[in-house]
Amino acid sequence: MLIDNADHLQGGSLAGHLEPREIWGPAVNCVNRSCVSSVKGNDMAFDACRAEARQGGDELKSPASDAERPVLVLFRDDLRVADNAALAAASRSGKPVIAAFVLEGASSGARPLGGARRWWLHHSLAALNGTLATIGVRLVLRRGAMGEVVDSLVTESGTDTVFWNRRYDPGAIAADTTMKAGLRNRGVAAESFAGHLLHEPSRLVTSTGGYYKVYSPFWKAVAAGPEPRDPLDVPDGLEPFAGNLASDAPDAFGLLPTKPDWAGGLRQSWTPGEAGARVRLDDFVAGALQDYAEGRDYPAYQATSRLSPHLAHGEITPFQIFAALQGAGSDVSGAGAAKFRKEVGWREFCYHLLFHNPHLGTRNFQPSFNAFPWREDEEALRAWQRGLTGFPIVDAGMRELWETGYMHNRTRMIAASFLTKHLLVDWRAGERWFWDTLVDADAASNPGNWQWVAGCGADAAPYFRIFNPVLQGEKFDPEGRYVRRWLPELARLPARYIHKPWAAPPAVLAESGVRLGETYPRPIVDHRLARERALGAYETARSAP
Ligand SMILES: Cc1cc2nc3c(=O)[nH]c(=O)nc-3n(C[C@H](O)[C@H](O)[C@H](O)COP(=O)(O)OP(=O)(O)OC[C@H]3O[C@@H](n4cnc5c(N)ncnc54)[C@H](O)[C@@H]3O)c2cc1C
Repeated sequence: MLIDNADHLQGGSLAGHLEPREIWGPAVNCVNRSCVSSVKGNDMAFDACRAEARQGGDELKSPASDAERPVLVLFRDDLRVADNAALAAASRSGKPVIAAFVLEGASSGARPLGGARRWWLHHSLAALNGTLATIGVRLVLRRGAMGEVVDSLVTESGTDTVFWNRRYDPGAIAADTTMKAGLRNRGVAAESFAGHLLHEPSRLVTSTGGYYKVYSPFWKAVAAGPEPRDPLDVPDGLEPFAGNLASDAPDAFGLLPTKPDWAGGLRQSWTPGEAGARVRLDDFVAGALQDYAEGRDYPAYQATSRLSPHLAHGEITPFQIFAALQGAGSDVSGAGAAKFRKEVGWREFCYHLLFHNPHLGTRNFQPSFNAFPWREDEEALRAWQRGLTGFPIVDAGMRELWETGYMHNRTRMIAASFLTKHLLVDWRAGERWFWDTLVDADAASNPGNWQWVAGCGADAAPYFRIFNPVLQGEKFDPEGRYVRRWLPELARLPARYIHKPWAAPPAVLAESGVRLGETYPRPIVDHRLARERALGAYETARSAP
């Protein structure tokens, strides 16, 4: 059920301080402090605010006319110019446009990015800078607390309007809410727009007024709502801001790894930025989409879209994806497109859960798991992180992750299940590792999926369904192509042993150049015993008072 309730929007803790760099002189506040514009009509509300001020005899005391005062557009999880509601609104305002990206510190409230996403961000910002330049706008880079940096930019530029697209993780919502209130208090029109979700989490409620905890009814409710809108065009005719705002150099952000430079595999695998996202979407729709429903479970094939890091950085939106599916011709109503839409729906569901459970990344969704007897086992955790568990399908996934910043969904599930059930290591440790190493690390999808696999999440599979990594490997990588790709030390093993090298006769191992315990580890746990241990742990948690 969709309801049109209030803006859920924005809030936060602010820290750090940037010296204001005044170029235009201090901004002149709108004297009407109750100025609040509506979601739809920013321009109209803005005009109304000015009209009210004039009626009261208060004229804006601006060194420039209102039309000359710039609008500041903040870029955050939306590093694109197409289908960007905030930028489109800035274009409609007819005002000179300033584009800014603020690199927030750890105290900002938003979860600090992991290493792989920092690498991506560096390149995505470079791409955005290039794209903005083609439409006449320069990207200003600053670092610090979002609200304070924006305050400085407003002061330095004489900006009277700030636009941004919403973020949906709790820390960011809090920071943005505080920023919005602060800006409005000083008479600056601050407006946020629907960001990177098909549904606004605050507006979708069940018939009893709650939120959805099960995916199917959630997606049914989203599907019953209005059709996703058409994507917005890239604005043209933007008027650049003529002032000279100082900007940090991209390298000063220090986002790239240096010693060591571990990003070689990421560079080979990805093209961060809006153009790279578009190419990937078009290629997928023209190719793999047809077989997506069957192919998506096989990690050896390029059968999925690999759009996740582009979505995580807002280089493409679900609206653009759905529109591309509409234009896909033969398969638009086929099984591939239908399945693909549903998967994009899981991302929406995770955001719905995060919005209503701000602690999704740290607390069990099902409190019954609070008594779960997780094991502290640093050695096992390290073996898992390095892809040295002795279970080839798990290790291949973990090595793909380390090398490329990505792991196929099937192997994510197998690897996460192995950590939480075979090794009984707390899902939060795995979630943190993924957060640091995934280029698509996402504040909603990462904890949402980890909790789902561990059994403590929303709509989770029953805990006692424990993946057997050998059978999973044999089913979804029957020839062992994926394992051979990521574990070259096993490449010469025959297919029948590729997922269980310990079962191969010594002669076969010798012929394949495999020395267990030397070139590749023996299994760090016995599947049957680990399974029994996991079921015992579950019983302990269930019977806890
Ligand atoms: C333990 C674990 C952790 C995960 N962490 C993340 C994460 O941090 N970020 C992330 O984007 N996805 C995460 N996923 C979900 C999923 O694995 C990836 O979205 C998917 O593998 C990305 O590849 P793709 O773009 O080719 O997916 P496709 O199959 O092409 O799907 C298209 C899009 O749908 C969305 N999607 C698909 N499956 C899921 C799902 N299960 N949950 C949420 N969204 C989904 C993604 O946005 C994806 O890009 C995780 C899954 C598991 C099991």
